[in-house]
Amino acid sequence: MAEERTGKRRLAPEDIYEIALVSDAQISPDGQRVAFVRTVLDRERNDYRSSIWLVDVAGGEPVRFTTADARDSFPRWSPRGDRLAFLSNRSGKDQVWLISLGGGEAQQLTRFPEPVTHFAWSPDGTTLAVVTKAETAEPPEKEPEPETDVVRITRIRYRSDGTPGFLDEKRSHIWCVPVDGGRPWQVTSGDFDESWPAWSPSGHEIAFVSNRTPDREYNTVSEIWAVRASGGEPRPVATGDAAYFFKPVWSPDGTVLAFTGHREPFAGSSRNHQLWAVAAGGGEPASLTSALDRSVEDEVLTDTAASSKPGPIWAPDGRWIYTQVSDQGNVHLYRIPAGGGEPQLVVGGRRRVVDFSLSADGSLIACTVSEPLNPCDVIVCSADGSGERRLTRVNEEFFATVELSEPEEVWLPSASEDRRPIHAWIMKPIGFREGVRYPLVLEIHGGPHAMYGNVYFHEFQLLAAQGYAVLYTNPRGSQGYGQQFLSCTRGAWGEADMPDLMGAVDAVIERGYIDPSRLGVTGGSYGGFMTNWVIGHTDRFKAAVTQRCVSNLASFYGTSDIGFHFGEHEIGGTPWEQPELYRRLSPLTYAPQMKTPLLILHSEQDYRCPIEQAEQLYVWLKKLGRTVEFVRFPDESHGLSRSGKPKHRVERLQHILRWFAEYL
Ligand SMILES: CSCC[C@H](NC(C)=O)C(=O)N[C@@H](C)C(=O)N[C@@H](CO)C(=O)O
Repeated sequence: MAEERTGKRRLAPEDIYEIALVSDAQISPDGQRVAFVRTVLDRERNDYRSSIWLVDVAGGEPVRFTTADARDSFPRWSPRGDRLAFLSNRSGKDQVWLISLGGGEAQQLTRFPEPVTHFAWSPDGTTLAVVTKAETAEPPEKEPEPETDVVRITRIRYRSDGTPGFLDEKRSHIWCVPVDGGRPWQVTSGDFDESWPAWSPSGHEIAFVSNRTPDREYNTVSEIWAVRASGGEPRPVATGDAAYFFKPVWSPDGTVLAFTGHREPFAGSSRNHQLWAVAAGGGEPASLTSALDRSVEDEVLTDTAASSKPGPIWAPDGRWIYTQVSDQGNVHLYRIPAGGGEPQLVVGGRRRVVDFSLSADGSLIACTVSEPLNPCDVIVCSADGSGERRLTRVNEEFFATVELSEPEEVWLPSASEDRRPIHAWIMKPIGFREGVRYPLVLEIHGGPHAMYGNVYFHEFQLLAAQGYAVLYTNPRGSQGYGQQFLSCTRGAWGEADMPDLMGAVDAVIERGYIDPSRLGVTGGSYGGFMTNWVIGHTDRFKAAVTQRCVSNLASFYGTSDIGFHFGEHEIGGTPWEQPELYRRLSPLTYAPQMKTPLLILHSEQDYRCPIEQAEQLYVWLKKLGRTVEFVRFPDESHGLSRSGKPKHRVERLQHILRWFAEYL
């Protein structure tokens, strides 16, 4: 037994309570310290708690800096480095709080009646640009009682998965808040949603992201605008119907704006995000990464991470722009020459650079990184990536007590005609012994334009701990392998990528330690679509678990928050233009062929892949007399496996293990 050999125990679903998550590593302007967020799952309250921690770049134990029993996040240093602003829900909704590095309690800075979702320090440190849906700076004396609980809907975008779910008529705008007293003022207004404020180096202007096109109700455009910090009419920087731009950042001399994105808004996540530059006065943007053929966003999926919002950072000497790049299961930090030229790898390796920040002189970088056997830690290195040092060992003690399976990174031939090698990872079961044949679980990722990669994945480790070999792959349609590979699944969901999955399964079986009569399959979202698709097209799998799945593309079009644009682009037309294509590519069409015992897991408030997708599949299979079970998670959204209530996350994992234990 593994336990006897190593003295370590096997991982359990509840171990999610033992893993602390660190994120948002923010190095101080003087490069002396790193502030970061430490998030833990609170078993008693069935909730999350997060606090801001500090660690010296020179080394030493990290210290907890904010101590409230709350969710503190998004720490940002003042330009002088003498205080930190951060978001906290201490007063109910997320607001900006300030804490001095010299000591003393945190003080609440903003009191907007709506949450603050993002903010940025002005270069002189006197003002914060804040994003909120609030229409006044102070809460009303008394919250008005709603006249009715009936929801009247007039827009096509009326709900969005996650919080708040149903969208109201309020719009996200930029406000300026003086840090040391004075009244906040509203900078932008109108029927637009603004985000990502970025101050010009002079402090006179704020660039931001918005969709101000006349057809914004129906399109997916995302433009870059700029406005005087004092307010007034915004001016266009990189705008128009072909703009899909995000995360603006000014050059240090204020003459150029860089940002991420691409030029086909309707194509959304199916296009590489590139890094662009445009004259700050506006004009035609030029791509700085067109030759890279990779996305400059973090495209990797995991169930064990806290979220942060990294964007490109311009080096203070103006020569480089630092950005994440998703490449073959890794997320690396690159620096791109601002004037054009070869991108340089700064932080590479088999891992994900989750977020990063630069010291004021640009000489030091702090990052949060995730690796296959370690969910997260903070590292620091020089501007060119040299001299890397780990500043935290957040989960070292816990992982010393449990046995993990080290994923083997391989390339396996597709079963398609081209036999194209597909990137994959194989995990042997804990306690693996030569000569024994093990059951195999195939894990299929969602998106489809995302990727599995070199990160810790609790669900996979748990399956390995239960004695399953685990296979996960990046089939056609995945991010990280170039635009051509990314586009393969358009109008061919299931058809293009199933041969890649099956080829990989066969290649693992050939290794001799898999029992081919004990194959399991699972996946979430598009991975749930593929789970349904696979069991409708082969009987080789003995048990399946479909999670937050898509089963009927025509109803997905009308019920998903992204159905009318994402669904339409991915399938290649509307359901009324292409009814036969929608029928052909819907897993439900193949329900009569589904024989594999199926567990359906779905969240009741999933507005990305609404629960009707699961309900249809369940009733069809039940009526067909198949072995099928349906587990519904109340008050959860699409993100259940990653950000759901801790108890539900544990229960979800237990159901997966139960099903495979019974049928595999
Ligand atoms: C601009 S629309 C993007 C759609 C989005 N795609 C990605 C890459 O996330 C999406 O939500 N797709 C779902 C159908 C899906 O498969 N989601 C995956 C990946 O996030 C999931 O695991 O939930």
